[in-house]
Amino acid sequence: RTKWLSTNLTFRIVNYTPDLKKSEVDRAIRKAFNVWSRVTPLVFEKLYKGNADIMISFVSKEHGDNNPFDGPEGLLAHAYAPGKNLGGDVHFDDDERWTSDSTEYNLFLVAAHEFGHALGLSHSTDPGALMHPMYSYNQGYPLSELDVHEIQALYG
Ligand SMILES: CC(C)C[C@H](C(=O)NO)C(=O)N[C@@H](CC(N)=O)C(=O)NCc1cccc(N)c1
Ligand SMILES: [Zn+2]
Repeated sequence: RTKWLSTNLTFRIVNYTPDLKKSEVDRAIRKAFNVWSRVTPLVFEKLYKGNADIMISFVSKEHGDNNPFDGPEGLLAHAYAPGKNLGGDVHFDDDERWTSDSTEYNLFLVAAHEFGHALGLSHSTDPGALMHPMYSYNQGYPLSELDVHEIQALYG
């Protein structure tokens, strides 16, 4: 498993989706990082320019990494495992409708899932896990005990 060697990680929101106010995107992203920092020693620092460990962008179809998105539905987002350059980066499919409520698709929830990948987690079969492959909206705390166990196995 690859993991980050530092516990102080940087992120940058490179561009924004037109579906939400900037402040709503900022809040969803910060909340999604907090899900993971609450159960690990990881600290996430926001950069406004330059190259961050975790570069976050909203893109559609072919966007330069040979993993094109597919229009509405289907693929929602993808993230690269820890590493230099593309490693750790998170791409959201901007052909989806990003929301801050229970309608599809809640940006906070998808971001929390993607950040799990960006930290080195893969999918889990537990249907209650945040790292389960399929999106399912739930109120409240998104991490299952399995998610916590997996991330703490990596970052203690
Ligand atoms: C093979 C992967 C690139 C699929 C991709 C994914 O897992 N990204 O992390 C993805 O968009 N998966 C969809 C399901 C699908 N259409 O394959 C998804 O809902 N993933 C995001 C997600 C969000 C929140 C919670 C969960 N469990 C999953
Ligand atoms: Zn996934």
